[in-house]
Amino acid sequence: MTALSIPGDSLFGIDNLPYGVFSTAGTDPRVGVRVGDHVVDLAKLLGEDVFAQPTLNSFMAQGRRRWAAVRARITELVGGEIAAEAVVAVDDVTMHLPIAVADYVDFYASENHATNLGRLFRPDSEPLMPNWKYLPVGYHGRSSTVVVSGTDIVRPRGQRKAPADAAPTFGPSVRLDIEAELGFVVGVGSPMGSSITPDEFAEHCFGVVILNDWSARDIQAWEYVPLGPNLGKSFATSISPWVVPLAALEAARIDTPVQDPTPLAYLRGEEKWGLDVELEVEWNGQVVTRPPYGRMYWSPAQMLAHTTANGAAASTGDLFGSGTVSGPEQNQRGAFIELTWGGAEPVTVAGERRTFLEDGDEVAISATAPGPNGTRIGFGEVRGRILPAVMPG
Ligand SMILES: O=C(O)/C=C/C(=O)CC(=O)CC(=O)O
Ligand SMILES: [Ca+2]
Ligand SMILES: [Mg+2]
Repeated sequence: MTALSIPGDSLFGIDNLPYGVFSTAGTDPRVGVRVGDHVVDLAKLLGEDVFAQPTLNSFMAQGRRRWAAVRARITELVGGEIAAEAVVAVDDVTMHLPIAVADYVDFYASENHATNLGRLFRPDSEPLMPNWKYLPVGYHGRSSTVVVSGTDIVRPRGQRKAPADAAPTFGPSVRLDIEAELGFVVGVGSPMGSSITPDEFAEHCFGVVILNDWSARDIQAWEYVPLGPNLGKSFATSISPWVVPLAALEAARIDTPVQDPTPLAYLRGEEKWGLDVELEVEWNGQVVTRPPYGRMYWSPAQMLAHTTANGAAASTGDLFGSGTVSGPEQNQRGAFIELTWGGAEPVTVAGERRTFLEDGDEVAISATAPGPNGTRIGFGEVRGRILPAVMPG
C-alpha cells in the first residue's frame, strides 16, 4: 500500500482528478486518473471493467450520477493508502487519445476572433456577419483526424490561390496556423428528434480538453466560399490527453459577456456556463499569447443546445470546439493569423521573426482555471510539431 504525495502547488490536486487513457511499456491502454505527478490505474483501483478499456466512452455513457459517484469514491480512496500496483509515475506513461470521437463540430464563439478574422478574410464587408449575434456559428469537422497531444503534424498540401493569381496551384500550405480552443466532450447524447436545453448541459457534457484546430489559411481562404472550412482544417486537430471533469470547474463558472440582442428562447438558460479558463500558447518554447476563455460570447451550453435544436442526435464522444479563443488585446489572440495580422506584423520567437508555422516548429497550448479555496486546476497541454509536407509521386 502507498499514500500519494501531492505537491501543495500541484495543478492536479484532489479537486481536479482529470481522466485519461494511458499505457506503460508492454501494457494495453486503459483509463487512469491524474493525481499530482501520479497516474492512478482505475481498473486496478476500482476493479471495474469499464476502466480496463482503451477509451473513456463506456464510462462517459454511464451518466452524470455515476460520474459523481466515481469521483467521490476516487477522492475518498486517494486521500488514504491505495495499492502500490495501481500507481504509475506520470513520466513513465504514454498517453493516448482519451475518447473515440463521434461527431466533431467547431464553433466561432469569440467576438474578438470573429471580428479580427472577418477583417482579414473579408476586408470589404462588415467583420461580423448578420447572424453572428443570433446563433453560435459552427462547421462540421473531421472526427477521424482528431489526434492526441504529441502527435506530429505533417504540413498539409492543397489548392491555394492568392488574390493576384489567375488560377490556383497545388502544393504545401505556406500559411499554416494554430487555433487555441477548448473542446467539450459529450458523455450522454440525445436521440434524434429531441433537443438539449442550455440548463441540461451538465447532464450531457462529461468534461473539457484543450484543442488546437490546426488551420492552413491559404487553403481555407480559397475553398471556404460558400460552404465553410473543409480541407484547410480537416488534416489534423489535436487535443490534450486529460479530460477535466465538468464537476472540477465549479469555481471557474462565470457569466458570459452581456448578449445583446437577447438570444432566442431556446438559447437562454438560468445557469452560468462561461468559464474563467486562462490559456497560454508557447511557440518554440516562448509564450506568445495568453487567450482568456472567460471573454467568449457564446457558452458551451448554448453550442450544445444549438446543435440539437433541430432534432439532430448527440452521441457519446461528440466533441465541440469552442472556436479560437481571443481577447481584445494583441497578446490575447489565439491564432497566429491574428497575432501577426495576416503575416504583416511578424512576431519575434526565440530570436527569429515568424508569421506562420515553419517545418520543425513546435506549439504547446496549456490552460488553468480557478479551483476551490484559491487553488488552481490544470488542463495539462496540447503539443504538436510540424513535419515537412509529403509530396506525391
Ligand atoms: O471567418 C472565417 O471565414 C473563418 C474563420 C475561421 O477559421 C474560424 C474557425 O475555425 C472557428 C474558430 O476557431 O473560431
Ligand atoms: Ca477553429
Ligand atoms: Mg482542424
